[in-house]
Amino acid sequence: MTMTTDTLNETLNETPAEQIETTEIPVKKQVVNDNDSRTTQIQIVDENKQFTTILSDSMKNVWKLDENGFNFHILSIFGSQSTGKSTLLNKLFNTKFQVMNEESRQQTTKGIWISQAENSNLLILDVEGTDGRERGEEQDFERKSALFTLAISEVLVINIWENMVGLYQGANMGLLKTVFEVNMQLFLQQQGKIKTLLLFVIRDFTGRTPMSNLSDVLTNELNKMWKDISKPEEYSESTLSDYFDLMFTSLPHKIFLPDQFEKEVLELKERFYNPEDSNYVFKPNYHRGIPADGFSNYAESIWDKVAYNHDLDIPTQQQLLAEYRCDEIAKAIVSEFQNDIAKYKEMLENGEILEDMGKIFNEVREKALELYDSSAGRYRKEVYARKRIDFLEKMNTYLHVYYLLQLRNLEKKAYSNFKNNITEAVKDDSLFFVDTLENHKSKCIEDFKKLAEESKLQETTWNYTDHLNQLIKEIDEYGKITKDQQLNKIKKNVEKNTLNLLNGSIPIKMNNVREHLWDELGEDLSKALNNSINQYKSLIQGYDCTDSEVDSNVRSIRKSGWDMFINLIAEETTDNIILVRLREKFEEVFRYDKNGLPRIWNNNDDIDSFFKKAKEEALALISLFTFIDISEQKIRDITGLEDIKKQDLTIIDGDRSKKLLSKFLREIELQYIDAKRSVVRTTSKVPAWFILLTMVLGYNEFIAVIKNPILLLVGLVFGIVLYALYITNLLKPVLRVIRIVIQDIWLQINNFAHETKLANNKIGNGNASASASTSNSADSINYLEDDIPLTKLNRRKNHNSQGQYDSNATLVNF
Ligand SMILES: Nc1nc2c(ncn2[C@@H]2O[C@H](COP(=O)(O)OP(=O)(O)OP(=O)(O)O)[C@@H](O)[C@H]2O)c(=O)[nH]1
Repeated sequence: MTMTTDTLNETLNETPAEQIETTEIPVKKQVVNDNDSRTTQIQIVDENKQFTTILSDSMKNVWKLDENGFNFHILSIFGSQSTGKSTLLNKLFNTKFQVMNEESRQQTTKGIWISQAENSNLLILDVEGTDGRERGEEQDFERKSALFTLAISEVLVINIWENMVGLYQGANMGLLKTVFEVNMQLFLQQQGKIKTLLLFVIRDFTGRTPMSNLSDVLTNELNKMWKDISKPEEYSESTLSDYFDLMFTSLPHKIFLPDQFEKEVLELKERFYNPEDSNYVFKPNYHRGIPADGFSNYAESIWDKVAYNHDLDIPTQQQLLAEYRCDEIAKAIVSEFQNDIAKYKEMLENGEILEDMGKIFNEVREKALELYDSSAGRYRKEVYARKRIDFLEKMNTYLHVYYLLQLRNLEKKAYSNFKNNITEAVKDDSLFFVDTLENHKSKCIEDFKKLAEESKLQETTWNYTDHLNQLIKEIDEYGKITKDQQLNKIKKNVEKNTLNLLNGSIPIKMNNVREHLWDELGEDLSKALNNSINQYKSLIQGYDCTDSEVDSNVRSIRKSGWDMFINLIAEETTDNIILVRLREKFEEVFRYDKNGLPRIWNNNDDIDSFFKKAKEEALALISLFTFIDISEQKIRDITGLEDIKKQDLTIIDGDRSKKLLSKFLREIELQYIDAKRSVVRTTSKVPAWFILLTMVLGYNEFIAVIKNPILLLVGLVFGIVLYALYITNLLKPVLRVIRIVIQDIWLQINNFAHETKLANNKIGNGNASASASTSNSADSINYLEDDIPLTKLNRRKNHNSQGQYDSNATLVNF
């Protein structure tokens, strides 16, 4: 078996004896619930060298020492077989180790047994006797049990009979030599730090040889033996007392002096139970530095190494134990810690904000660390400290998930607050948008930062930069969207304003046609746009718009204003409206006189001249609606639109003009015919002489009618019908119908005659002109088709003469 000097030193330095707190528990105050089970012996190593039990369960549930830390002690007893070891232990500690039957004298204790001393924090190991009678000359178990026991025990009780003192084998000197050698392996460098107490109990002490002599003999023998054992060069000068304390006591013969025996056992008991006793055996520097909760693992792993003859490297064992136990402790605490924080996870996942997260989590973590420190802190400092970092890291990692959820929720909340605030703020039209935005942004970020900072766990490198940046990004995007929406809203309102202004002027002015109509309309458009643009500029003051943004929107306002203007003009120049206006204009001249009274045509009136004048004026009106008569340059100046072309100003194109004109001409043609007929009507009065002549000449016919009942009856019926028509005011319409029918028949006849004449002329002359016809009605209609009022229509040409328009006036086609 080997052990490096460094590692052993390290082990010993890790747990200096003076640092081990072994607060003693007063025996009488100890509460024992189940005395029997606690003092029942358990075999931990059987005769086949197998470790047979799981001590952790007993430590925790039977002996209740698991949470004692360093406050527990281990004592082992060595000695020859059947020398009353078990008897002594049972007397001292009220244990129930098996005692040999007096008659058989057979070995009773096989392997290693353990039990708790009654009402105490002491664990007692009863080790198989060493005489080798049962195991023959085999010393292997003896050596292994010595190695194991020495590794874990603070006190070794060496049980010898008085008469064996001085006898090498009988006084267990062979065993002690083994112990010393094993000690050199285990605790080579512990010199003065961790010691073991060898308590010699000299049994059947008679007093013939004084106790002091016996102890001197034993001490001398032990020192001599120490000198003789092989030691590393550098420890050749070490003494027994560097590693062992010796204590000697005696007990009288149990059989012969039972009372004395009992009395001295009671006295001896004090050394184990009473820390105040001057001979109290469990001194701090005997403690092996293994905490109670790690004892079972440690003992098991030591035996494992010993049993299979592996090098027993105590530092490594302690290191492994520390690693194992620190992990176990951390695991248990982390599990509890997770339970503690689980409730917050649901809250956070549901989007809630944990206001006191930082405080709560720091406390939870602190509590877990305290638990870890109090348990794991008893193990090797280096391992404890390293594992503590892992443990802390693990908790931090768990909590970081919560922190990220918290940040997510904080970010959402802050963003939502910001949005609500901005939505509320923009309701005020007069707000200074950019400033308001910045104020709310700053507040929102400050709120986020404050809680994000407070939610942090101390001593971590957690940060919220990503979430903060994301929040800022979202805020900025929302700000930009809101700004655009607001500007759009302002633009829309301003455009509405333009529309209202144009609506207030265009229809009225288009209804009241006059000479400078287009100039006035151009002026109105200009005023409306300027008004809207000024309004726009004043409303966007708080929006920190760039010049190009303003320019672009102003352009857009101008463009939409122009579109509205065009649309309104289009609405006011539909076919029906234009026809109504033309008819009104025509009738104004043709049907009404200067005083606005309806004209009654008579034979002397020059209907044709009136008709011609009225038609010319009406057609002059249509030219007014043919195109927007504002110069392109002026429109460019007003609207800022550079791409205004002549065709953009056209209202009525050539095709539409033709259709309109054709409709209009059909309408006025009827008025012309009406006028002509009314002349015929007013001039066809019957002369008086004709009536007188008719009465004279018709007298006979009148008498004949009177006398003839049939004719009289027909005459009467005719008279009654006429009277009835007169009474019901239907006479005039009936007469009118009759008259029209007659006139139409008359016109048909005339047309027929005219066409016949033309046909004859074509046949006769070949080149004869149709215009040679002199028929009244037909002439009038031809006049309508051929005589275009060029004077008025050429108004565009006047423009052309000013260099503004070309000569392709649409109405030239008329
Ligand atoms: N002479 C004498 N006999 C004792 C004393 N104490 C116990 N015995 C007797 O010694 C015998 C052996 O006792 P155990 O206590 O079983 O001895 P042991 O050393 O534990 O025996 P193993 O475990 O088998 O090694 C028993 O018969 C006891 O009665 C004592 O103080 N003096």
